[in-house]
Amino acid sequence: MSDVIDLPPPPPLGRLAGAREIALFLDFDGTLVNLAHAPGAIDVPPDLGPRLRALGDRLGGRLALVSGRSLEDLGGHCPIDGIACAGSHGAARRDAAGVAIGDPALAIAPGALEALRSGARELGLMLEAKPHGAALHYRANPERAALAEALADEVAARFELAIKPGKGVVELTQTGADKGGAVRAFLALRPFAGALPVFVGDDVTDEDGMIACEEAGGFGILVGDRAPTAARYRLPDVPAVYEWLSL
Ligand SMILES: O=P(O)(O)OC[C@H]1O[C@H](O[C@H]2O[C@H](CO)[C@@H](O)[C@H](O)[C@H]2O)[C@H](O)[C@@H](O)[C@@H]1O
Repeated sequence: MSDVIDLPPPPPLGRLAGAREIALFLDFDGTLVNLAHAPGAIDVPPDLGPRLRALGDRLGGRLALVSGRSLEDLGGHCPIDGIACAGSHGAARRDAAGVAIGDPALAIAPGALEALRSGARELGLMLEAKPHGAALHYRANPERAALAEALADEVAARFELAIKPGKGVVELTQTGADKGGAVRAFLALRPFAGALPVFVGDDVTDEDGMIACEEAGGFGILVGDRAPTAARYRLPDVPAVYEWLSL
């Protein structure tokens, strides 16, 4: 784990890709789009989908989005046809042709969702019900973070769910899926297999993806200034990501 203050900028992507094949894994919120006050309020460049597809083509198809959002939600914000994607924190995966990889992601129990819904109402938190989990948002009320975490802990213990902390949010999912698993699943397949894996992300859940890349001989790039991190390099913000990607 590194102190982000010491992290240098990554080598230029063109130089990396010129030296050997790169497999690029990109987080979405906080990496390709700035964070906003609510999940639906993000400002996505209208041509982001085609630009990502063009980048994927330049990388020989070795580009995947790896998001905490569901694939459906992600596709609603940015056309993802022709791009490999993992959604729901890595639990739902498909290749660039849209073919599912691995087992389908599972929803959480209706009782868990109901407990979160009534707890969120009582505590004044925003609940984002997702196809494969639920998120308790406290960005609008940061002083309620501990309440959100306590509610998530209680429901996770009762229904044997996993907790995914994030920026202004704590999420519950089925156990066993994370962004590292998604990276490993892609790296087992063509065209990703054998390439140098690089994960770019800003949030805690991206650390699993960065660690999976390190284990496969690659590295992570942190966006922003969160610590501690497994990343080897750092980019300061979303515009710097676009510049590094030449998007
Ligand atoms: O893995 P990601 O692609 O980064 O997705 C993580 C979560 O992103 C969304 O929440 C975050 O972004 C919101 C919009 O900017 C913001 O309001 C919230 O505070 C952030 O935590 C999304 O709502 C979640 O479902 C994703 O899991």
